[in-house]
Amino acid sequence: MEKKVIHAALLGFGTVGTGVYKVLKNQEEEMEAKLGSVVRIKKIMVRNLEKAAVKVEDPSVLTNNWEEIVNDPDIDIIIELMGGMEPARTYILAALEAGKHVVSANKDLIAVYGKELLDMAETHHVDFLFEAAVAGGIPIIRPLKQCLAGNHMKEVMGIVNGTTNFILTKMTQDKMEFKEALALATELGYAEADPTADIEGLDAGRKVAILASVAFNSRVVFDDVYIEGITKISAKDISYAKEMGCDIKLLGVARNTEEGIEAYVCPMLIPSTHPLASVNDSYNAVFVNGDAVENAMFFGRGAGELPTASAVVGDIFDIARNMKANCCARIGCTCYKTIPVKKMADTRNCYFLRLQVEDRCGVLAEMTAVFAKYHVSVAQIIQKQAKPNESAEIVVITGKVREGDFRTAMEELSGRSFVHKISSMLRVYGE
Ligand SMILES: NC(=O)C1=CN([C@@H]2O[C@H](COP(=O)(O)OP(=O)(O)OC[C@H]3O[C@@H](n4cnc5c(N)ncnc54)[C@H](OP(=O)(O)O)[C@@H]3O)[C@@H](O)[C@H]2O)C=CC1
Ligand SMILES: N[C@@H](CC=O)C(=O)O
Repeated sequence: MEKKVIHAALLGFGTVGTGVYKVLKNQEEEMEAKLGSVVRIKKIMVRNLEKAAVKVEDPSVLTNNWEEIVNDPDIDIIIELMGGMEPARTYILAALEAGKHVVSANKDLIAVYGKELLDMAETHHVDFLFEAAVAGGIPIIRPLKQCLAGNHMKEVMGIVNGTTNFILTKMTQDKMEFKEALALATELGYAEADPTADIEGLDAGRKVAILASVAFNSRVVFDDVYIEGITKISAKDISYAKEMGCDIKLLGVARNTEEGIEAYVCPMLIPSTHPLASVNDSYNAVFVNGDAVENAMFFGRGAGELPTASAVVGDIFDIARNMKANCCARIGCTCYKTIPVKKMADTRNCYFLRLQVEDRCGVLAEMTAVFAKYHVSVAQIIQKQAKPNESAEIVVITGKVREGDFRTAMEELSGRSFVHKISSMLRVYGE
């Protein structure tokens, strides 16, 4: 029998959980017309009942007892917004096994156990949806799985972490210190419970794993993704990048090449004329390239209470519609084939290099000789006048080179006495 009221339970009532509660409240009037039913939050699981009580109209919805939720036959949808591996994984698996649909924004979990969770959902004919896990409010998982399913995807890349994009924007535009910008991102609800995941690139790496798996219909897990964060980016790097007509962005790249999948996250120089260079603050943008659609770009808020809640509520509504049409678990996780993931050393990029060297004639020639030995061509050099008794600073942009060769050249270079310090080594985004 078709249900007029669909009951859901929230697990976790932090930034996103509170956002979902608010968005559902705001939708109360329209919901029935949109869905033919109404979704109501019957229970909210929290750790601290007192702390959460001020955020709800009726504190009796609050519980700290999981059994009360999983064993309630009235609850059809579980919305997991606690984050982390455990107990989230155990709860989601138990909910799916109990025949409940699950919505989650938990990229940490999905980037590792996505297949296990989707398989469990398929076995029990229920939905497991996770639109909010990648790029916050931007619709990207559903477009890849549905609207763009007729493509062989070649590339999915972009800015997929709101916190680091916010920090880099503040450092570039307002000359804000890294720590101050991070504190502000945390206050605004963009950062993860442990913001190390954001600034060290782990959060973006998880999103790249999910995007690559969905886009290439293969299996890429978190450990397959090469990751560098933004903690070593200095104001000087940003200012040199500007001098060269570029901005620095933390980019996530997933590319399906003939030799395998490239999957990495790192801060990269990108020409200031590129559309991604003007994606600022907590905004994210994802570019996709498919053999039929060619290029498409998705842009919007990548983090924050209401934008993320928007994606979660979209999933909840999708489930309500599927329940009405009796067509749940339509899209699973069966891979067409397993494509190997390439080692980072086998990818090819141009590099930005900032180093302090001995201030004397002939240093540039010695440096380029080391590069030439490993097939590293030099595309651009900026040499700053050294102050008396100080090292000279050189900035180099290389031509496209195999990463393994570039690293070997750098190892040899760092052992040369004329090199005092290698301050930065960044990649430059290009086709
Ligand atoms: N913030 C954002 O912009 C986005 C977040 N996400 C993802 O959404 C999820 C939630 O993030 P967010 O809301 O920011 O995180 P918060 O830290 O703000 O909220 C998590 C909430 O879950 C609660 N919680 C944690 N463990 C348990 C438990 N065992 N039992 C009951 N409650 C628990 C926490 O309680 P307590 O207060 O006691 O610690 C906290 O209130 C994460 O997976 C995150 O990665 C995805 C996209 C964007
Ligand atoms: N911490 C994440 C939140 C959304 O996924 C981010 O900053 O992007």
